[in-house]
Amino acid sequence: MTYPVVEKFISINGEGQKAGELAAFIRMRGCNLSCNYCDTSWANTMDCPCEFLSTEGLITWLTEHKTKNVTLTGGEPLLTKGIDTFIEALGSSGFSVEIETNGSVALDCFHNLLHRPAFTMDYKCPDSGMEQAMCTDNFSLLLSKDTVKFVVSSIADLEKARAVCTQYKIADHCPIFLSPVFGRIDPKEIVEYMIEHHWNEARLQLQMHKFIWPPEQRGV
Ligand SMILES: C[S@@+](CC[C@H](N)C(=O)[O-])C[C@H]1O[C@@H](n2cnc3c(N)ncnc32)[C@H](O)[C@@H]1O
Ligand SMILES: Nc1nc2[nH]cc(C(=O)O)c2c(=O)[nH]1
Ligand code: SF4
Ligand SMILES: [Mg+2]
Repeated sequence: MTYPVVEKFISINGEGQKAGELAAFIRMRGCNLSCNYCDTSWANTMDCPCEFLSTEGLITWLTEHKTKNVTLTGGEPLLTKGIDTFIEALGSSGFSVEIETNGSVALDCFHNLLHRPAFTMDYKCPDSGMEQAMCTDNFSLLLSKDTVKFVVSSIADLEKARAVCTQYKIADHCPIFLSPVFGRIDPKEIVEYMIEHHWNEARLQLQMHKFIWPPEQRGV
């Protein structure tokens, strides 16, 4: 089995519960959504150049780099054919696996894996244009190592995020992260909103890598 990898690199994780820790990133080609803010739209089309890499080849690369954390991202990594087998192979080799997923893919078939990964699952807010694709049945499967992330463009997105958290009791399952669409909303507005609504369960997160490197830079 091989997988369509558009880039792989070692960096600090700029997002999620392991932000600031070293991680290896494997970005898979292709996505079923088209969020209007997507910072990896170049990776989302099926004609994007990629390398077809095997489980063995990727594990050799990870081992050479002495990584512990592995983040599978994309595109939408959970749409990659055979990704469940790859997740099991990474888990049984001792890697700590995190999946960045867009909230549209049903997690039930991944939830029961022997080496269940940590999911950082977006709920696509109204301003993304993709909210209609959300699979809200996923919320009941989430564990404390998972995260629900709302990438917000506006106060209206924050209002929707808060309503979704209340409706699905997300804080009873896992942490809630709020992240600004880069350059589209001042993070101060998010903090002010959190203060105004006493939103103690939510956590603001800025994409750290976009402050360390030029925001458009790939491979970091
Ligand atoms: C590029 S996506 C790939 C994984 C998956 N397709 C998803 O949407 O979660 C990784 C993360 O980057 C976030 N993201 C993409 N573009 C962004 C932007 N312009 N500003 C902030 N976050 C962004 C997404 O919302 C998602 O949480
Ligand atoms: N440094 C760094 N951290 C990240 N965390 C999630 C990323 C992603 O694109 O999914 C990402 C990324 O692209 N770079
Ligand atoms: S789901 Fe993820 S990769 Fe796909 S368009 Fe949205 S942000 Fe980009
Ligand atoms: Mg990114």
